[in-house]
Amino acid sequence: MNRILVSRQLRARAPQTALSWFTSLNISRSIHGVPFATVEVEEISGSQPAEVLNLVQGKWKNTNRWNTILDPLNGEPFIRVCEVDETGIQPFVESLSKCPKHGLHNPFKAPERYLMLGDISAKAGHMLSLPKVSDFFTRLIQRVAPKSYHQASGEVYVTQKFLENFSSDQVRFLARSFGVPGNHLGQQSHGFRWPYGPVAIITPFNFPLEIPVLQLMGALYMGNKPVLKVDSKVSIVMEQMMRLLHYCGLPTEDVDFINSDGQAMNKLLLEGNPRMTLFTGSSRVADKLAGDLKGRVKLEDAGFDWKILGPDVHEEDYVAWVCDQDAYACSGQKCSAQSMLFIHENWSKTSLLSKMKDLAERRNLEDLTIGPVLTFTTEAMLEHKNKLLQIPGSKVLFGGEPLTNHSIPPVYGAIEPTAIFVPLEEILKDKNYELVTREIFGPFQIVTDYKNDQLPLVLDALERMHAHLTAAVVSNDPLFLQEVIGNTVNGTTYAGLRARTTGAPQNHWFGPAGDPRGAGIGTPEAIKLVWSCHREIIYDVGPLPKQWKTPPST
Ligand SMILES: N[C@@H](CCC=O)C(=O)O
Repeated sequence: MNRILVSRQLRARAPQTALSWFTSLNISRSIHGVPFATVEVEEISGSQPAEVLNLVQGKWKNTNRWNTILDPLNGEPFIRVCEVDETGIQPFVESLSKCPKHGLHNPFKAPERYLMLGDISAKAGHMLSLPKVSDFFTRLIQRVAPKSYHQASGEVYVTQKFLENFSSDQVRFLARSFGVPGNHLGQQSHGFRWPYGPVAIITPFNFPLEIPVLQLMGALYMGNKPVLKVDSKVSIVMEQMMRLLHYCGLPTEDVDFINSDGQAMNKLLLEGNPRMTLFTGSSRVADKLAGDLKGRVKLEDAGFDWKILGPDVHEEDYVAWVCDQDAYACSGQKCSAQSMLFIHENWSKTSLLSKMKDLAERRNLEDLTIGPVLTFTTEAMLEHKNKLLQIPGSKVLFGGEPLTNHSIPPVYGAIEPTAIFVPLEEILKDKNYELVTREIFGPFQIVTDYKNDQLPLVLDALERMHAHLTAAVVSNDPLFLQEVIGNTVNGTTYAGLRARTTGAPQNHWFGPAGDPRGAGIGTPEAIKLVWSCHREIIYDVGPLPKQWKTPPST
């Protein structure tokens, strides 16, 4: 009933142009089915594998090279991804080269595309708000990047809200320019946001929908033509989302979608010469790309994200719960996951650690509140634990054992939510620092404590880190907050009693700081910074002063 009411209201309010889309959308299908989808989420299995295609120059294409993806929960070969190898990149190179440096649109060219993309975003946001569609993507995400329903649907929700944010005129407002009066009559300078033209986007496995959609749409909004590559393990989600975007009116030629290994992609980047490449993923690959592409990159790379509990102790249950979510939701596979926790001595009188242990032990495979780790094997994580335990004074606070009673294939990892205590003085020793601050992309965190007069040591530990993505300063003491914030750099830092490291929504900047190559995601500022550059047009149209004569040379 409600949905019918909503659709009636939407019809009543929709302006004429949008009305045709709402009318053409088969309302009953949009409620009872998923009209753009080519897969049935629950049916994907070893006996009925799903197939993922590539999109180039407006056409969905397959190749004869299939990469078989194993179901992370039972090891069945359940998805076949059609991958382009080094010999197959030519159509993608050609497609990129069709887009000039000044882009598909800019403030002086095809401005109606800003409006078109606003309309597409409105429609796509509306589609994701339909329970059937949101449930479709949530369950599809769960199949390939196992996380709880709540976590997966959060990703869909952030994507929906982002699309809604950039509906209607909001895309053209991104390209807002400014003017400054000149020195004489007829002169004025104007600053514009200019596209890069052909661009590339490479995104990881952990947020199969949120990261690629937010970056892809940002790239399009500013006038670029992107080629998008998502980690093949999860690219089925974005393949389906591309179909949704086409359904909502995105011209099929506007984005190319490629599945390939790193080598073929590298070749495409070198030959296709995108003017900018956005990479989200490991620091190792990020640094290689920065070199190969001569710096024409923006990066959201690793984060060894930290949280400091300050001297003021309150809301112990809440703080314990946020620690548990930050360290172990999505099995710790968020770039924002809490990797290190510094606890002020005042918390030692509380039962914070035992509460964190209880919360960690509630997690289970059944509802995917803990699940497979896609980039570290169980052995690799246990080996890391054992190395840490050789440091004097270190100990397992909880976890540290492999998960049991499961059929997660051995190529993936499966361990309990784990916390290892390492004394602060030991962390700071040169021989230990690198080991302790190694990012384990799994349910694994380091815990330490500090005395009131040891804050400078904590700040020293933070200064020595090499990636500065998220951070949390859990305190309502303004002087403490000032001290920590003033002496650190993390790009997305939460401050206050409710501070967290994860769960960045679409309404605030998310990205690293302290690196000129750092990218952002989500907000208008992030989109403008990553996906456009500044261009200044200085109008100088005269007239010349009446008595003007050629002056002496200078
Ligand atoms: N919303 C996610 C970040 C997405 C990454 O770019 C988080 O907060 O972990």
